[in-house]
Amino acid sequence: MEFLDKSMGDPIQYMSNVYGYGLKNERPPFTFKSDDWEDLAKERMCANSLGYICGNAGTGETSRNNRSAFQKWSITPNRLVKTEGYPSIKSKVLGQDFATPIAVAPIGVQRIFHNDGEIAVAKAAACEKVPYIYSTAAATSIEDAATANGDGTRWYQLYWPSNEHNEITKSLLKRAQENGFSALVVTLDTYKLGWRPSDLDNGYNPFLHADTIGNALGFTDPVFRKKFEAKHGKTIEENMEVAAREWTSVIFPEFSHSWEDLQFLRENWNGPIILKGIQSVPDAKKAVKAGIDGIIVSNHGGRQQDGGTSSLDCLVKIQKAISSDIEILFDSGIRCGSDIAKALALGAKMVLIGRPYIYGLVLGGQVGVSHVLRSLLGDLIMNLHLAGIPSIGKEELNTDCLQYES
Ligand SMILES: Cc1cc2nc3c(=O)[nH]c(=O)nc-3n(C[C@H](O)[C@H](O)[C@H](O)COP(=O)(O)O)c2cc1C
Ligand SMILES: O=C(O)C(=O)c1ccccc1
Repeated sequence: MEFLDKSMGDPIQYMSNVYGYGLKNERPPFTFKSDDWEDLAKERMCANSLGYICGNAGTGETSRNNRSAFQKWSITPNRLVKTEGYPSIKSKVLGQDFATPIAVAPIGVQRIFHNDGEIAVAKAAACEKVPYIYSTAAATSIEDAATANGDGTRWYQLYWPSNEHNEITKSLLKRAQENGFSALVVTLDTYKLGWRPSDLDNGYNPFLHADTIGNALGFTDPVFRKKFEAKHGKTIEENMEVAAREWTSVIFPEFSHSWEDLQFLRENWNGPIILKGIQSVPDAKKAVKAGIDGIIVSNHGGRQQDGGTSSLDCLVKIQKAISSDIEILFDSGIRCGSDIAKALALGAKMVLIGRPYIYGLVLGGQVGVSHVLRSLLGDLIMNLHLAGIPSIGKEELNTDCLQYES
């Protein structure tokens, strides 16, 4: 689509082009209404993939809280603010400059949503100048995802094998480093997948299926392969079902690590370490004490634990308690541009986009992901512009821009 290519990485140009090409009846791949993406994508998915993406823990209370928290905050516009143009959404995180304040959240098994899976997402993220976070549960090898991401910024998300598998962890970290992943994101809330009624009803766990779609990283790992062959006298390809079960038990070992174990990651990772899944002030303080570079305030989109607080409410508390001691990122519940603005105003340096880009993937592969990212950013920029907020810098976008009503 010509007009899409012409505005790569530039949401405002995208908007102008959409109106221009509209005169010739050329339209983008699907709607700009972010509220409609989920329903449109639902119509295209098989029951298993649908249950998987929409799945939440238990009754879905945490997930609902994630969304309703945004509605308690509203943005107050300033008038007659002289501006030089559209607001700047450039951000600086972990000492690196970024064109935007969003990243693509790590999401596993992307090939259950579209054949191009991780390749499409890695390419779209690079085109839109958004950091790409590759999941340990990916359906594509880390080498292929890195190639697709080209000179984009990429981070590696670790599902952390138990200590008895430290040699495998080392191998994963080495591969990530060799393939240009500059930061390590360690997910702490998912040492076991949550109690998810939608997947339980479908009897569906993507790892255990014959095509073993979530095991690409493990099945291409030289250390895991060698261990497997030594134990079974067969290659992984000769014994896929057993290999799938074993790899799953390596990356989801059931039991959590301890704060002391972080030292091992520090010794084996040359670069920033970010802890994903922090929800409390004491844990945020422990992360600071452990010398961690950043935290992602996240509850995994409400997929892991039911009956929990909204991630946004946790952000407010954590930001107040530790402010500048550590870099704070955020996810869980971001669905539109004003949500991004609110999370940034409440102290996040960067927010991760989760399910919405998967809806884009379902609806249009790489182009669909680009459309979603660009729409969210365009919506963010116009919201800031019309609220008289000239940039996302702390001096201009902060709690003074918001009102709270419980
Ligand atoms: C289908 C799906 C798969 C996910 N896989 C991973 C994963 O492999 N690693 C991880 O750290 N988080 C994973 N997440 C959580 C996201 O990174 C992110 O925290 C969450 O999607 C944010 O919530 P939201 O999508 O409701 O905004 C997954 C989320 C979904 C919806
Ligand atoms: O479903 C998830 O939330 C998740 O984190 C995950 C874990 C393993 C494979 C795919 C997704």
